[in-house]
Amino acid sequence: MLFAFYFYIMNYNYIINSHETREKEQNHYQRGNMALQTHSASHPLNLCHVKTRTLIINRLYIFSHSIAIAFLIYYRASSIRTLIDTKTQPLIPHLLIFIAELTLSFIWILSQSFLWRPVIRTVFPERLPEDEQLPPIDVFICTADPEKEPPLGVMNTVVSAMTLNYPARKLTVYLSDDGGCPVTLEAMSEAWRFAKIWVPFCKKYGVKIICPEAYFAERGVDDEGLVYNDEFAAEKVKVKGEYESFAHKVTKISESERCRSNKDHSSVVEVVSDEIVHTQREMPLLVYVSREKRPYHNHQFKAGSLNALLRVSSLISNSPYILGLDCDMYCNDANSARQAMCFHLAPISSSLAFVQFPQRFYNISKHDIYESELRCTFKTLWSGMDGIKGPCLSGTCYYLKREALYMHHLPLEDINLKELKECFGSSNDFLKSMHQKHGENMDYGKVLSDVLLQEIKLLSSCGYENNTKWGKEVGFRYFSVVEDYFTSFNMHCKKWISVYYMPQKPAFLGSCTTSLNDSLIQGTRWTAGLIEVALSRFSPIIYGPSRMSVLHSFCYAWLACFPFAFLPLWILATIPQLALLNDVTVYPEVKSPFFLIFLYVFVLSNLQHMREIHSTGGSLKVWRYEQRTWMVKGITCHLYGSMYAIMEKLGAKEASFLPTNKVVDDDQVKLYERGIYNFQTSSMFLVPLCSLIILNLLGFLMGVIKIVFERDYIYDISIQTFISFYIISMGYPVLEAMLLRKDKGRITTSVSCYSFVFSIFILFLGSLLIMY
Ligand SMILES: O=c1ccn([C@@H]2O[C@H](COP(=O)(O)OP(=O)(O)O[C@H]3O[C@H](CO)[C@@H](O)[C@H](O)[C@H]3O)[C@@H](O)[C@H]2O)c(=O)[nH]1
Ligand SMILES: [Mn+2]
Repeated sequence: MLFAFYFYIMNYNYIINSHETREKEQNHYQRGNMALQTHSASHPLNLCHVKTRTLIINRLYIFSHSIAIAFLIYYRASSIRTLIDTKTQPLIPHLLIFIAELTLSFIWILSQSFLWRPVIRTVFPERLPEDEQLPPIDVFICTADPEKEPPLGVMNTVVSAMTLNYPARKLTVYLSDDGGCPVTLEAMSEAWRFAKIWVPFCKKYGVKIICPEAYFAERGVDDEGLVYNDEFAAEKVKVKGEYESFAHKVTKISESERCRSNKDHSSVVEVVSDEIVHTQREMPLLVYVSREKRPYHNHQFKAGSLNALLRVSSLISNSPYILGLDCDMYCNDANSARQAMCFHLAPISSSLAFVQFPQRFYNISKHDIYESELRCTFKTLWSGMDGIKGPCLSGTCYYLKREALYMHHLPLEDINLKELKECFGSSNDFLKSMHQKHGENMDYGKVLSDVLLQEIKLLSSCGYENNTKWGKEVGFRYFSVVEDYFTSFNMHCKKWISVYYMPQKPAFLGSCTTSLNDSLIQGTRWTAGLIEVALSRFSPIIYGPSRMSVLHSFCYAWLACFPFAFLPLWILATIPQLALLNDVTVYPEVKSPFFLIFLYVFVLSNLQHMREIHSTGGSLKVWRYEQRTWMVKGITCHLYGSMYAIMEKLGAKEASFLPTNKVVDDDQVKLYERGIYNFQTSSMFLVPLCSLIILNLLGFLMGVIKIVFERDYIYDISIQTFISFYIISMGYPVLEAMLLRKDKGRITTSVSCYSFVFSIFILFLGSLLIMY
């Protein structure tokens, strides 16, 4: 059952290169540049294809499984009724399993909205207007902790963003340093010096990979298609030397003792570029921003830092579009900005808030045991949402319209000054910037005059947002630590739309988590953030439908609610086994017609899931990893994350954002590469996993013994025995790490002992419980 239902939840379908129907973008939104519109009628900047075949298969699947679920619920309800009348068996286990099945069915229903209308998009950047007419872009890069996010990696992201194929004078790169660390600023001057060599080199030869580290490590396509002559070869060697010396300097300064986050300092804003020539700049402007931080002040994590950047940049470049990047996601393809503009400059653009690109990772192992690739999200879910009103913001790799963050319901002209200040804070210059075009107030000759600096200090101070609507109705939202999800939910509620564009060549590449510990900590944070929304007045299922389409609000609701699957997972990993050990049957016997329903659900949903993986280029192995990860995360981080969210609601805990570790640990990477689990993590995560494996092992042995000694049992307990078998086979690595492994990544004897005690505890307590 457990696994069968998993596929209810996870079943999405996606075929990448299917060019079935070609549907032209429907242009409901008639505002915008007339010339561009006439042009785009015959030569659109982008096309949207509905994947008709997938769509038909998906809808047939939804239909048949809905019927199967209805039968299942009927079976449970009627068997519980009979039990109440006859009292032949204890009621509690049946009730609990019914709760599990209902929860999973509910989550399944929500998830089907992603299957409804999958689309895929194409762009034609060659049809874009001249460089002169392209709108300026501000790049926002966030970093928070120089110890967990090595400065060299951050600088590579900075340099790659400066190398985008876009007019240099229309590009301004901002780095927000939430660590407030002088070392980062120093590293940035080095980055600027190196970029002055790197950017012209890439532009001159059309280098395909614009992140220096990646280019010299020769990841992916190398110099394919370049004019590879002696001059280029010589210059490449020279630039490589420059990179090495740059990398050496940055590594050296980041090894110094000053490389620590500082949580108590005033704001620092500096233009790093030395060569600031009027509009003929050859290089993008580079700006360092570290907002004021005080120990007593709630800084609102990443969302807070993005909002500070939003305000600071409004006085410097004030570009209408923003590229958001995490410090661990570099630009891989120089053309992403132009690709994004194919949507932002197309006629649908007046209500288009952002273009989201997938997060892709350069360090995915071919045994991606922790499911770090987020395959389902970026290959299936987001293209499903794209067919409705657009994907969620994903924290990084997006091109966002600045105006969409100001999100005011009235045209700004209609609001009086007092109201504006209540909303956006007291800075007149900031309010002015909202009406101004890019850089109108800016003289590149003396970008940061003293007066301007004074104002920028104010805008990046701790207190600026007090009694304003920042984070509530303006800017990135503070309500949840998954600021990306919640901000785009609000945008979509305000009738903004978004677009998902998945180019063949990865536009951005990042580093993924390579250990169980990192991935569970990250999962716990995400869960806490999502469940916080699910349990609030913003719960998409209530807040959404009146403000957005029902299907779209179901997508958001699923994202907020899927971690609740921890409850059914825990139930299905304990109750059928306890029942088995106590001679209680909770599933239909083999001869019953309902057995076939369970079988149908299990088999078909497996097939559908496999088909989905296959169509996104994955193998059977991926299916196993995804199953296992779903179970492991459900048992651990979805449970803990939900508990944290509830505790926060009750005021027993404060929200926290522990940045994911980006330091490369060679031993750890080696294990990940070989597909071996690294169980070096907190026993808080390990004990539940091990205990459930032990419990299932007991259940399975008992089932086998019963069947061997009394043949007829096979009819009654086959499903229960099978569930245990399935859990053990999926959880085999845990068993192996407890009993057989000797290396660093094994599960220690003490954890195994605790787990054994805990499983005995579950066994006794559970056995008492299920006898009623
Ligand atoms: O107080 C903070 C904490 C984090 N960050 C930055 O936020 C980014 C994302 O943090 P990371 O630790 O890498 O978290 P992940 O879990 O990997 O990030 C995913 O989930 C986040 C929401 O939880 C999104 O914001 C991210 O874009 C998305 O990639 C990094 O650049 C950090 O430097 C800050 O600027 N300030
Ligand atoms: Mn990250």
